[in-house]
Amino acid sequence: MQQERCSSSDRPLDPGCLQARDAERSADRPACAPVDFPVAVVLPAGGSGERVGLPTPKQFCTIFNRPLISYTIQAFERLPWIGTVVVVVSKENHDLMLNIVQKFNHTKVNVIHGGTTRHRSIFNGLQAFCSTSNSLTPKPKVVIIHDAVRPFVEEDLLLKITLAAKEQGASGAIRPLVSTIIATSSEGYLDHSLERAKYRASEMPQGFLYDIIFQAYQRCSEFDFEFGSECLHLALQYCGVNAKLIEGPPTLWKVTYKRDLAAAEAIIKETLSRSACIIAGAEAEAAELAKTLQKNLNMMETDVIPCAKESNAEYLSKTQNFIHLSTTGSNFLGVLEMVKHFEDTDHTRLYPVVIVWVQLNMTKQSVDSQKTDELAAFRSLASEVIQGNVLLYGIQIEHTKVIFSMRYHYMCLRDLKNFKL
Ligand SMILES: Nc1ccn([C@@H]2O[C@H](COP(=O)(O)OP(=O)(O)OP(=O)(O)O)[C@@H](O)[C@H]2O)c(=O)n1
Ligand SMILES: O=C(CO)[C@H](O)[C@H](O)COP(=O)(O)O
Repeated sequence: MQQERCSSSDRPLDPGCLQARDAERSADRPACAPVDFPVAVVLPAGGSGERVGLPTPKQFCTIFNRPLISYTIQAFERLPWIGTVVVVVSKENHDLMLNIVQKFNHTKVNVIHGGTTRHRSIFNGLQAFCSTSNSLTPKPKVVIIHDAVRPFVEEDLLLKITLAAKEQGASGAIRPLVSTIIATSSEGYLDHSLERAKYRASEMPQGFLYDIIFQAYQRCSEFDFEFGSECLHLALQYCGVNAKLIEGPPTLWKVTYKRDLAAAEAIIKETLSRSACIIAGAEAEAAELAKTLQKNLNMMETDVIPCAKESNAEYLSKTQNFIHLSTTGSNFLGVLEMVKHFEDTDHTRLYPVVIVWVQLNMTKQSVDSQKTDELAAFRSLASEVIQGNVLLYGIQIEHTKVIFSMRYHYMCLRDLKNFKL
């Protein structure tokens, strides 16, 4: 995959997939001043998604059983330096939003009613911080505004936006333009075109000193509220603050059309497919099998560990995909141990965990009754744990022949089909 160009670029390259996860990138992250002041977020989510054209507003459309808005909330909620996340929804979606908050255990969210336009919704969100009696929404130093329908926002950029907002009063993410901007005459002819290299697309997130953006909204006109689309412009026009602009990654784009929902799903799949952890146990055959598997899963980053115990928690936390191998014995207890580990952590909160239990039968014995019982127990466990976002699959291999395969998880282990013994 091509690398993102440096910030001086005026042409966007392949949007690619989501950047490596925060945890994996922390080593390369540039040293940044700590955020030692209160930061809050306003997520406008009060629109109807007319351009998507579905009965459900796009922010509530689900990807892998999780509404888009929940992905966006989680992108902020997971950061310890972010306080309250104010989510602005229309009155009719208030209960739906509260259900999402409860179901996905969002702990920093405060739900506020929106207005008839995006600017009105954002202003309503900002006003939530004015009430001194509301301890849920203490007034922040910096407020980040981010569309609820831009789910892929990373900590690096949020840090840069936040620190620049504190220094400068306002900051916003930008991207190179894809198309050239032209002005048309009222008769529908080309009037003039802009030099593309001089312009940028304004994206989200944007950050502001709270007092600046609040004042800008208090001063702005009805025309701004009705037709405006740029918060940075309000800060400039009504408070004289020139925003610091920061180039963001291509994944910042806004879900606007139906095809964007499919693209968001593909990005999530692609990201989740890139790593796996193989639990090989102590048996020599399983270790051999793990090596073969690791070689054949060469498109993925793989770790091999002996067991899913506490001591290996670091490996378990790095991925969502697990291949549990067993050869001489069935090691069903090992699988139970893993399931328990994921029940006890919040690893499955954002994305599902996939566990593929591969049993290699080297004994030439046919499937006996104990194994049949175990298979029934496994099936029942698989249908139980799916509620907790754990997808459990089983493959039993006798010698070199696959005799049954309970289910195959196409999403995360697409290279398993290349697996050869
Ligand atoms: N009255 C409104 C309108 C929009 N938004 C929010 O602003 C963000 C960006 O707006 P947009 O992509 O235009 O969303 P919609 O207005 O829902 O879409 P459309 O214009 O296609 O109807 C979305 O998260 C949307 O929910 C909002 O909070 N209140
Ligand atoms: O990019 C943005 C701010 O710079 C906004 O997301 C964008 O302006 C929203 O506008 P609309 O609701 O009309 O799509």
